Amino acid sequence: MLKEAVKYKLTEGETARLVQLTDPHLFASHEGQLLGVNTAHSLSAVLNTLAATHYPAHLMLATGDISQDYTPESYRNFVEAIQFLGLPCHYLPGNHDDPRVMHLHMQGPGVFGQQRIFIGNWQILMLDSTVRGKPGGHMAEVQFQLIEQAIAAEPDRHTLLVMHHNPILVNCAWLDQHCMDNGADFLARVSRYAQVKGGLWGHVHQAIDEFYPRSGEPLPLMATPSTCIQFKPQSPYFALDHLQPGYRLLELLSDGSIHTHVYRVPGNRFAPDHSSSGY
Ligand SMILES: Nc1ncnc2c1ncn2[C@@H]1O[C@@H]2COP(=O)(O)O[C@H]2[C@H]1O
Ligand SMILES: [Fe+2]
Repeated sequence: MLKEAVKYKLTEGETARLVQLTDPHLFASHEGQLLGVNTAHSLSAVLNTLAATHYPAHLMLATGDISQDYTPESYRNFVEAIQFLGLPCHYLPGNHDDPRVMHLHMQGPGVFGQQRIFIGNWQILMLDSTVRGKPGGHMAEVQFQLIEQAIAAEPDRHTLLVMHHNPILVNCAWLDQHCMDNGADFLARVSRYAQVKGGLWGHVHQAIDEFYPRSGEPLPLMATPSTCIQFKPQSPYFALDHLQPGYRLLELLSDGSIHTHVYRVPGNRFAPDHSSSGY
């Protein structure tokens, strides 16, 4: 069933400006650490870096793994942390989230768990790629139906598909075992729709900007650094990167193109424990 969209009106031809935050892995305690990084502090540093730019975003997308301990407080901490930005926030679940606790506690003015967003002449679909109890993902048939129905209902809108799991492999064997297991099928199916103009996700704790080849314009595929620890790209075994926490800005142009860039916290305040072998 297609749910009502949250609607943002833009002036004719205006670009939609989005911020993506992903994988904050927060705890109930503000002292909580993931592999030596205080995740509340790193999120706060990311938010301050963003705020310092005075970027006039219309909304924020939070693409899962909000929590590391599944607690109500971890979700409330996220809502409280982003409040000062004054941006509406649309979220979807990651493998480290409890969808029920998330739904109950990701609450606040302008916080939305709905699947559809209309902004200008774009439609953004917030998809659920999670599989209960598993770190890896799967795009379920109901999600394909949602995509197909949403496009059929709004054929003149450019469409951005947003999810937690990566539909492409990232060449990190340890991490690729937790990818979207039907990612190739997902991309083959959705790329047939000319309306689909981009795919965006979290989960891989690293920046990726690639294109999926198709007839017509190639399809932009984007992954975004976590607001806490970073995984080392192209590593067959579990390894952390020295890069700092970050976020992504996306500009959705009215012609269907996307301008995007990843930004990170300046300096090197956030140093994870490089000897750790996982979590
Ligand atoms: N050493 C490891 N080997 C395999 N998987 C891991 C390891 N450490 C953590 N993971 C899981 O892999 C996931 C990848 O990113 P997540 O933030 O979803 O959380 C991670 C853990 O659930
Ligand atoms: Fe994560």
